[in-house]
Amino acid sequence: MGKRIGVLTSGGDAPGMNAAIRAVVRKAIHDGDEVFGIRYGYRGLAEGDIFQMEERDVSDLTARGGTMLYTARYPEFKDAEGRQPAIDQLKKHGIDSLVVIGGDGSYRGAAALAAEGIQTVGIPGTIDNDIPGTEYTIGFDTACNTALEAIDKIRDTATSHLRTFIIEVMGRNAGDIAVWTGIGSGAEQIIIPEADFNMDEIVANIENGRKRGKKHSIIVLAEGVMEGHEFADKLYEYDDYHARVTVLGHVQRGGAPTARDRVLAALFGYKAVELIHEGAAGVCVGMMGEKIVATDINEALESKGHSHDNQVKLYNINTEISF
Ligand SMILES: Nc1ncnc2c1ncn2[C@@H]1O[C@H](COP(=O)(O)OP(=O)(O)O)[C@@H](O)[C@H]1O
Ligand SMILES: O=P(O)(O)OC[C@H]1O[C@](O)(COP(=O)(O)O)[C@@H](O)[C@@H]1O
Ligand SMILES: [Mg+2]
Repeated sequence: MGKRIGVLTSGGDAPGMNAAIRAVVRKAIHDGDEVFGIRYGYRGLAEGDIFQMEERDVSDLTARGGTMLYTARYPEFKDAEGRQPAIDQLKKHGIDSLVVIGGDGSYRGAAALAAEGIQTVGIPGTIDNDIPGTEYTIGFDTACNTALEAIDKIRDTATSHLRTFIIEVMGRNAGDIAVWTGIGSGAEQIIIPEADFNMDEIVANIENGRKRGKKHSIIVLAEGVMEGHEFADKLYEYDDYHARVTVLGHVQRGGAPTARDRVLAALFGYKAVELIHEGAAGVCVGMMGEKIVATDINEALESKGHSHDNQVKLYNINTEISF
């Protein structure tokens, strides 16, 4: 007999979440399962916002940003009392397994449900790329490309006016978006939470660059370090560098997913349903060394993750090629 699989998206949305939903729905139906969409993440689950999904519910979806299941932040889920209505709803609908597409916070919710005996599988969906158990999360590539397009445009005007630009990018406590877009845009400075920065050195780099004829200075700042305007104020303590601040903000979360995010999402969705059939529970899917893998969610959450060392490595490389 087929399974009854629930699927939800939770936390910040990410381009490619829709492609993951589609893959889960199609693979499950292909294998003879029934699939139930849960709207608004854990909140919708607790409130019973659940509907059966058919093959055509996910038509024309792969290219669309956002999430057709909508998403929510639902802090109540951190407490056992907040989770109980969700567990009751799953039982009421006879849903025996749940695919959670989200970030680290959503994984904690999934791990808590797994501890209650619900067969949960996590799919990493967040632009921040801050989840252990995978080298890449769905949405990260698209967010980087969107940010890059903006930074390239800022470079044009920065050069024309001989200005220093501080570009604040998202990533919560992780520097992944900053380091990737910093390298990708040829930024003179990248400021990330994973590496210390020294304002004297930054100022010296700007000054030296000017002496060597550089027409602009691009500083990509991860939001996890501080706000762009705070950084600009620190810079102004030294001199007037004609600094301007651009906060890229939520534009980074929208738009059609890139090829990489679409394919990653399809592979993750497919693997999640396979894992459910194998009886796996409390696991998350990921890509490691171009291979699709499964890791215990708790193990993944407890590990330091791939991110830190890799960020520092990329950061150090940038200091040698961009100055
Ligand atoms: N420690 C936790 N235990 C249970 N559920 C959690 C926990 N942390 C977060 N969640 C749930 O996951 C949701 C999404 O988490 P959030 O950190 O906002 O986004 P993301 O999953 O993208 O990192 C939260 O609103 C909450 O419902
Ligand atoms: O959507 P909000 O509430 O403004 O949150 C912004 C945060 O969400 C993100 O865009 C995505 O984070 P999550 O995936 O953890 O939800 C972060 O980069 C950013 O710090
Ligand atoms: Mg997160």
